[in-house]
Parts: sequence; C-alpha cells; structure tokens
Amino acid sequence: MRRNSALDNGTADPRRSAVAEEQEFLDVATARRDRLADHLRAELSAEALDAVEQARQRMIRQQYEELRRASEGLVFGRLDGLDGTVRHVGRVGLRDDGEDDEPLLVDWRAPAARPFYTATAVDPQGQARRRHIRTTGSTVVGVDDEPLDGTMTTELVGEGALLAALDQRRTGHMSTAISTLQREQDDIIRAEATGPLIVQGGPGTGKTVVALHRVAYLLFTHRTMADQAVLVLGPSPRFLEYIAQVLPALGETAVVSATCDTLLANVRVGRDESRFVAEIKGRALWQPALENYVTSLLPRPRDLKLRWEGEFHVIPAATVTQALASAVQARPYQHARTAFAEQLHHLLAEAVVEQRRALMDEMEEGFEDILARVDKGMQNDHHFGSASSGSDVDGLFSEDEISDLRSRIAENATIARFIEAWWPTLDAETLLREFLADRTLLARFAPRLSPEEITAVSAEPAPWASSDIPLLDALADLLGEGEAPQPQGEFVADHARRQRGWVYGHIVVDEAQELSEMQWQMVLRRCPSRSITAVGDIDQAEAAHRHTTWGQAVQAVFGDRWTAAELTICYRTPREVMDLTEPVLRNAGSHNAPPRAVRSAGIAPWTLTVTPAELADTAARALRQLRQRWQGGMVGVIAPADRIAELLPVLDDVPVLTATQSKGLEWDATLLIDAQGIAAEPRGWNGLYVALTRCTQELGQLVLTH
Ligand SMILES: Nc1ncnc2c1ncn2[C@@H]1O[C@H](COP(=O)(O)OP(=O)(O)OP(=O)(O)O)[C@@H](O)[C@H]1O
Repeated sequence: MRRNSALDNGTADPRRSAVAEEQEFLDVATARRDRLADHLRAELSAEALDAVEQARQRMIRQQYEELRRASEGLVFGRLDGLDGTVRHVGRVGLRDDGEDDEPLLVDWRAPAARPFYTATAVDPQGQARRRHIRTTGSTVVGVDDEPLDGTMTTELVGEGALLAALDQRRTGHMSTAISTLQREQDDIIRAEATGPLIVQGGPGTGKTVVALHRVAYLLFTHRTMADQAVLVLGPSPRFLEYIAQVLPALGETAVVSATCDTLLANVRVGRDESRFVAEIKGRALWQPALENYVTSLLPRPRDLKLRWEGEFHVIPAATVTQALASAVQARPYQHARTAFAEQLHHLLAEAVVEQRRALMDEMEEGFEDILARVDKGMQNDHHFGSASSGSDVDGLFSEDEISDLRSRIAENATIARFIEAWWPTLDAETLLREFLADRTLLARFAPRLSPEEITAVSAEPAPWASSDIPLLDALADLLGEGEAPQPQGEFVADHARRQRGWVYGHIVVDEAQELSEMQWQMVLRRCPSRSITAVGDIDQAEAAHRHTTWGQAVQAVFGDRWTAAELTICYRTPREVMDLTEPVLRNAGSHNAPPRAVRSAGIAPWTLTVTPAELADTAARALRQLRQRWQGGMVGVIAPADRIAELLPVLDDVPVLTATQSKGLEWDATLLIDAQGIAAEPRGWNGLYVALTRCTQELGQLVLTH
C-alpha cells in the first residue's frame, strides 16, 4: 500500500497521465514478477534427493507456474482509500524486494482485495475510488475510474471493463473474469465452504464463472485443500474442454475435471438409453436396494471344517458367527471378507495348536503310564535309579512357531480356496449385470419398482449406459474395491483421478440441475465433509429425472441441510434475445422470471421461414452470412436431435448440436433451427430456453413450415 500520487494532480489530461502512471506501476510489478520467477526457476534446477525435498519442489513448481502464467492481466485494478492509501490488485500477490509488510500487488483472492469487487457508494468500505486498468500484454491501454462518493451510481462494478469483456469475440474457450467479477458473484465465490451451497441462476448469469473462480479462491484460502484436490463436475466433455483453460490460467493445478459418466477411471459408457429407464435408474431407491443386496451375499454362519496337514479341524458355528459379526461391522463386503479371512487363519491356527496339545496330553498320559510300568519293573530289577521319574512335555509351540503356523495358513492355497468358496470375492461390474438382469432379485431388493419398470430395467442390453455409472459406483463402494497406491512423485490430481474412492477437499458441480439422485450420491461419496458448491438452473433441467425444485433434487442426499444462493443478472445474452424467453419459460412450467439482461447488442433477432426441402440450403447460406458477420468469433447451430444428421454435411466447421449438447456453451451468434421441433422433444421447452440463450450478440432462427 502506497500514498496516492495520482488523484487530483492537476495535469492537463488526467486520463492520459493515469495511463502513464499505471504503466509505470505495471512495469515495476512485471520486473518484480520476472525476478521472482527467475529465482524460483533456479531453485527448481537443484536435484531433489528425498521426499521432503520433492514436496518442496512441487510447491515451488506450483508457485513458479502461477507466476509464469500471470503475464496477461498481471495488474488489473486499483483501490484508492479514503485515507489516501493506494492498493493495486492483480492476478497474483507480489511483495516488494524490501521487508516491507505491505504487498506491492494484492492477490485478487486475498481479503484486502475484496472492496475491489464489493465496495459501493452506500458501503464504500473505506475506499474513495475503484479503478479498472485495461492492459494488452504488458501495455496499459486504458483506465476506468469509479468514484465511490455517490456521484456515479450503477449496479455494476467496473461497468466499462465488464461491457468491454462481454462484447469481445468468443474464442470457443472460457476466459477468466477476475478483473470484472460482480458483487453478487463475489459473495458466492468467497462464501464459507463448510456445507453444500446451491447456486440458482438463469442462463448467462455467470454460474460457471462463479464456480471456477470459487475453486481458485478456496484453494488459495485453504491451502490444505490442494492436498486432497478439488473435483469439478461438468455436463459434457465438450463443456470441460470449453472451461479447461480457466483454472490453469488462475494458477490452479490441484483440480480434477470430469463428467458423471467419466468418474470411474476404468468404466466407459457404451450406449444411449431411453429416458424411461434412465429416470428409473436415477432414483434414490437403488442405494438401499444395492446395500441390501450386498448384505444378502454375506455368508451364513455354520460349522467350518478345514483340513490342515492331514487333520480336520472344525470351527464351530457359534465361533464363526462371532468372527463374522466383528468382521462385518460397517465394513464394505471385500474389507469384511479380508478381516474375516484373517480371523479364520487365527482360529485355525488355534485349533491346530489345541488339537496338538490334546494329542500330546494323550500321549503324555500314555507315556506316563508306560513310565510308571517301567518304573515298577525297574524297582523290581533295580536297573535304573529313581531320578528319572516322569516327563514334562510343556511348551509345545513357542510364540514364534504359532506365528509361523499362522503365516503358513494365510499363504496356503487350499485354505484360500476354501474361503473363496464360502465367501467369494465379487466384482462390481459382473455383480451389477447379474442383478439388473434378474427380475426376481429386482423385485426382492427394489420393491418400489412396478412390474413394468422391472421388465424395462432387466431388458437393457449389456454395454453400460450413463445411468449405470452411479449404480456401479455405489456397488463398488459397498464391495470396497482395492485401493491403488500413489506412486512416488505422482501429482495428487492424477492420483485422485485414478482412484475411485478418493475423497476430495471440495467438489464443484456445474449444470447441477441435471444430476439424478444416484449421481448426487456419487458426489457425496467423494466428499463426505459436504464441502460442495453446486451451480445450476432448475429451469434448464432436461435430464430424465422429474425434479422441478432444488429441494426435490437434493432431498435424498442433503435433506434440508444446504444453503441456497442466487445469481440474478444475465451477462451473456443480450436484452433483445432475453425478451423472447419469457413465454418459453412459462411453457416449461416455470414460475421464475428470466434473469435481467445487463446489456443490449443492438441487433434484433431475426427469423426465416423455410420448407423442410429448403432447410439444408438455407441453413448453409444463413450460416455463411453469420460467419462473415462474426469473423474472428464463433457461430453455433442448434437443432432438434432428429435434424442433426441432415444438417451436418452442409454445415462445416461449426458446432451443430442438440439443445442438450449446447448446455453451458456460448457463441457470438446462434443459428437456431426449428424451435418448435426442439420444444417437442422431451422437456423440450427447457431445451429451447437453453438454445435461445447461447448467443452473446445475434440470434437467427429458421422456422419450418410443416
Ligand atoms: N463478472 C463477469 N465478468 C466478465 N464476464 C462475465 C462475468 N460474469 C459472466 N461473464 C461472462 O458471461 C458469460 C456467461 O457466463 P457463464 O457461462 O458463467 O454463465 P452461466 O450462468 O453458467 O450460463 P448458462 O447456465 O447459460 O450456461 C460468459 O461469457 C462469462 O465469461
């Protein structure tokens, strides 16, 4: 923090001098960043000889990467305090060379940066002015000043910078928004992460922006979260690709991104499925059904007769019952099996020792009998002295011998086969296939399913569908599959990605309205602490489940213990287009109003009416024109699922997607084909709401005459 030298300095062109002043500051900050980066790089060249040094090197590499990536927009903001102090805000925090406690540049995630996003004229938080600094590479190209004294009132923070960002051509990849985050977004980004937070927001309100910046904020604020990694769940691989650059650009690497379909490292979805079956398999009832099914597979206690070195040994049913009960205690099937096997090895060793002891006792008795007779004879013929009266055959097995016996039992293949026959190891994929195909099992363990639903589920073909993944996950968890050790030097995110049972420090779910109850279970299983942020729009829900409120969607996993937040302003879609969405939302059965659009593009949405025969040619022509108008940007086409095949060959080089596939994506212009056809699809009005709201500038529609 420094004293203010720029405010009211009386120069002829204050704006130009402000640019020059900020350029000077940017040069200083850039030089400092470069020096720090060089220093860290030099440290990285040293060889790491032990685990401690390797961990330190990983930390340094992370810091180095963060600094290296922070070239674009290194400094983007400035706060001038009422007390005359100046604080610059940037992508990373930087300290001066000296030991000064005040940072040269405040990290955007630090508490000191907060007023940059939230100070208002009503609540200036000690600030006199907020300045947005616009840069291109290492050059300052402009500043936007916002006095916080009430002379300028706008609901937006840094309106000029925000509108400039929103007006930019789309690149097909989401970018960071740290310099223009808005108040309601910042509140959510910095909210406590101690329980589930569910953020409802209409299209374009910045839910994805908030979710990703929240990850960066949490990892910065809670450093230990990086040890467990953060999971980001998105609706499709295309969406994950769209957001892929945001977190690395924010310096975060301890993040795993996936869809619900790709969460299990070794399982792939191999087919589409009907909505009817998808809805059934998404219901919460499968969790208890699978739990009860796995419990039914536990072995029943009985006398266990085992053979060891030619002798039979019986472990009585009562002992087996006890061993079973202590092995099973809240453990998954496979772990209980391992615990029981260990106990059985122990019990068998005891039985062997016991039997030997009994045998030796018998032999000893017999031996003493013989000795007594021999003694008697000797007394008669006086050949031996009386010192050798009796023998003590004690200490039959030493501790070491018993332990060796146990090891031999544990390694013995016949014993292992015996246990396997009585308590088989199970594989989740095989077991689920058998379970789902067996009507009797389904009726017994999922009694709430109707006969018609059971028939539909049991008739599904073999490859896994999307709705099978959460069932497989639940089953694998109940069985307790083996854990993969973390190889030395492997990054935590890579390890977490491979390991089914990994527990994350935080989970972010985007397009959360699409998750079925069983998919929510999958999320909870990976984050029992419930440090979860879910963002979504219940009005955009298209999945097969029947939820129309967040309460219904998460009741089965969180009950009533979750916090709600809301985003209300639409940044993406221009006013002209948002005006079309109200009736669509009503037809979707929603009682909500569409979010308020923050800007107008000045381009009226247009429609062309075409016959089905003209469709392909007209679409190709319309697309050409749009692409010409939005050169350097992106155009996307959205059409009903049954029209995609016909359109693909004539529409090159652009995404041609269904409404569902377009979720979360955006372009400068959208060519929307056959809105009625989209509305006629299952949950089609919700789909149309999604489709209409993908453009940042222009919407063109081809309406079909049927
Ligand atoms: N504060 C901001 N500064 C700059 N751009 C922003 C800001 N908030 C949102 N945006 C931009 O608005 C667009 C929409 O944001 P985002 O995709 O996060 O919205 P969303 O609520 O997830 O939308 P949808 O639900 O329709 O997919 C994006 O281009 C995003 O970069």
